[in-house]
Amino acid sequence: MSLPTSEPVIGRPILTAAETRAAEEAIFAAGTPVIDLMEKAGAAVAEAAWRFAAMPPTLILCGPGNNGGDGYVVARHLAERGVHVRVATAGEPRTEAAKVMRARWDGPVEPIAGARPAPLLIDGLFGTGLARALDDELVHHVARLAVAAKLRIAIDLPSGVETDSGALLSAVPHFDLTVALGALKPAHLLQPAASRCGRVAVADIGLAAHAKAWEVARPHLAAPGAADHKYTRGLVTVIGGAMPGASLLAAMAAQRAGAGYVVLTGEGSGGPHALVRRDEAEALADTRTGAVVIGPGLGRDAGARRRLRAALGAGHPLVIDADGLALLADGGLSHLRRLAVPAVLTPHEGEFRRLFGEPAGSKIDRARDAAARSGAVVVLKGADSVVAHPDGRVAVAAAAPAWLASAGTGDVLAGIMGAMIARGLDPFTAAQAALWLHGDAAERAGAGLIADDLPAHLAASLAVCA
Ligand SMILES: NC(=O)C1=CN([C@@H]2O[C@H](COP(=O)(O)OP(=O)(O)OC[C@H]3O[C@@H](n4cnc5c(N)ncnc54)[C@H](OP(=O)(O)O)[C@@H]3O)[C@@H](O)[C@H]2O)[C@@H](O)CC1
Ligand SMILES: Nc1ncnc2c1ncn2[C@@H]1O[C@H](COP(=O)(O)OP(=O)(O)O)[C@@H](O)[C@H]1O
Ligand SMILES: [K+]
Repeated sequence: MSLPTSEPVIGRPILTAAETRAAEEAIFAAGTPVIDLMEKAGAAVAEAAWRFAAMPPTLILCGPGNNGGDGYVVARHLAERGVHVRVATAGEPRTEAAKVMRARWDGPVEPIAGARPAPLLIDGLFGTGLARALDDELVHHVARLAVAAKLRIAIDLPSGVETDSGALLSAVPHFDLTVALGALKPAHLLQPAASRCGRVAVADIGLAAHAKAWEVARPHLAAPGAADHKYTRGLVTVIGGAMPGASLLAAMAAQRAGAGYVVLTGEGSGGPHALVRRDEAEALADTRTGAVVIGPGLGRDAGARRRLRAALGAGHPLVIDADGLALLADGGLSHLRRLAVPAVLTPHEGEFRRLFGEPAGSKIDRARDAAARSGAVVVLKGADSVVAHPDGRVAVAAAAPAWLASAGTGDVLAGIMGAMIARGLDPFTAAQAALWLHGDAAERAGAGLIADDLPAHLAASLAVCA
């Protein structure tokens, strides 16, 4: 019993530096010369800059690699449109394509050390080829010119960010716009780099992406139709425990995220009259259950342990959060691997470390590793949130409002996720839909939000997904 599901919405692809290179190589192998691709990339950035800014006098920083090559192309295109453009360099071009583009630029070029600022700064120093931190003097000049500019645009990536991890290899100013070439890279979505990118536009330069990671996109969630009844919309059971407020938040979020029937077990009172309070054993025995949410406010005592065991054995899809994760960490992952039903784990960094230790690599790598080891969909939360499927697929959510850094918002997310699973979405798709709704509701709730505010905004968030 579930709502009619539509095809999952796949977001924009995310390519690592190596995957981007492989996609470029495929284009070159098919007969397109490097300089043609660079012309396309530079033209696309110039067009994006032209649309974004009113094109005041512009300073373009060009590095020694192909990112610098793109910079010279942007300079030429903007100058042709009548913009006053200067180029400042950090090193002569070293790649063949960048040398060609340098030769095609006949405007002024100066060393970055003596460069005067301009109202618009375009950063073409380094992109996906950045291998190490910028030296201190270069960092100083980039910061000096960025502070003095009114608008800052990065070509492909802000210089100084590591493409695949989103780490800052050296200090990176805040940009207003980043024009990603060909596809998003992890650094456009992973923190702290993502917070330096500003708005991110993807320029289509004809890369055929063989992605294993995608951006979380707005889901398609059909509104209930005449044939629906409360159970087709999904029955979610939230297991209560030591802190009834947290499980109540999850339950109310499940209701407002569109579940037709929400059951809350355990002690406590309050909440909407439409919320059904039931005995736990009876609730878990209900075969109409579409998802069980366990962990928010569960506690960690013997009773909590017993409840978790009962939920794991009940045969319903699970969302395991908070204390549920802490208890799993004590008991090991073996329970999870034996589960015959799908499970979604929603750890924040601390809960993740307790469960999975510190696997190497980026946040994407760590979430992917955890999903493979546990056999569960893992949602690694934070200012950036990554969803990983055991088969290796990954989705990364665009930055949500930092006002979400507030107690109880994770409980709300778990409840929304329960509703998405209960309505019939597969857990990987459900987790993405929940992240999108959570972030959108937070945008609507605005500054100063608390977790209790979020459920009320879900109606408007759902409305734009129908
Ligand atoms: N995606 C696409 O389809 C297309 C991509 N294109 C563009 O190509 C970009 C990638 O170009 P790329 O591979 O040449 O690398 P890039 O980022 O310019 O830097 C490498 C250079 O910097 C140097 N270097 C590195 N770190 C350094 C440091 N800290 N301090 C100083 N030097 C440092 C490094 O030197 P080395 O490490 O060898 O000493 C090398 O010389 C990509 O982001 C996009 O803009 C488009 O043109 C076409 C379509
Ligand atoms: N700085 C931030 N920016 C955006 N979202 C954040 C930020 N910090 C936390 N969040 C989000 O807020 C929620 C917090 O969940 P969690 O850490 O489980 O808190 P709690 O257990 O108190 O509910 C997660 O969805 C997380 O992704
Ligand atoms: K750059």
